[in-house]
Amino acid sequence: MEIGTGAGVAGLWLLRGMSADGVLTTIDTEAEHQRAAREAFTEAGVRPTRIRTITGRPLEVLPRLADAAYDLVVAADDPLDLTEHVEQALRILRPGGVLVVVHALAGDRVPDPARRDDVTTALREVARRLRDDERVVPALLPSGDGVLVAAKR
Ligand SMILES: C[S@@+](CC[C@H](N)C(=O)[O-])C[C@H]1O[C@@H](n2cnc3c(N)ncnc32)[C@H](O)[C@@H]1O
Repeated sequence: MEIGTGAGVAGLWLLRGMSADGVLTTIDTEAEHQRAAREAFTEAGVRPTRIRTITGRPLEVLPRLADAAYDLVVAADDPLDLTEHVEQALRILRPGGVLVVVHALAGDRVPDPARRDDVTTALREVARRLRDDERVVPALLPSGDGVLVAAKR
């Protein structure tokens, strides 16, 4: 499950790392972005049955998805919406499944207490909550712009 399809760049990487029959479900608010992503998936030769694109707001889409049915949730959407999406992500992940939050350090702003803009504060809060959440084993990887991962127990 990917939240924030964009033009499908990360989707292609995810599909490459999945088993041949693995299905990528990807949500975005922008139909135009998903059209571009579908083109990219087709050009890359990905079978249409491996992709499920859903246009809509994750807070309307995620509650309709089954409990404990997903191996991986990658959150690549607006950080200001993240806190609410994390709860749903933890619900739909199976035990052992992993939540991934990309750009988790916001260009090194997150560890800098002097930075208090909305995006930085939202990312800091998500990291704090996951650190203290008994349902997951979290880790912050200092790779690229920071990758926050949380494995569901
Ligand atoms: C940086 S792009 C994602 C790129 C993609 N995951 C990749 O790495 O190739 C962010 C996408 O999230 C979408 N987005 C932003 N806020 C969103 C939200 N609240 N719910 C769903 N999608 C959102 C935007 O329309 C945009 O397509």
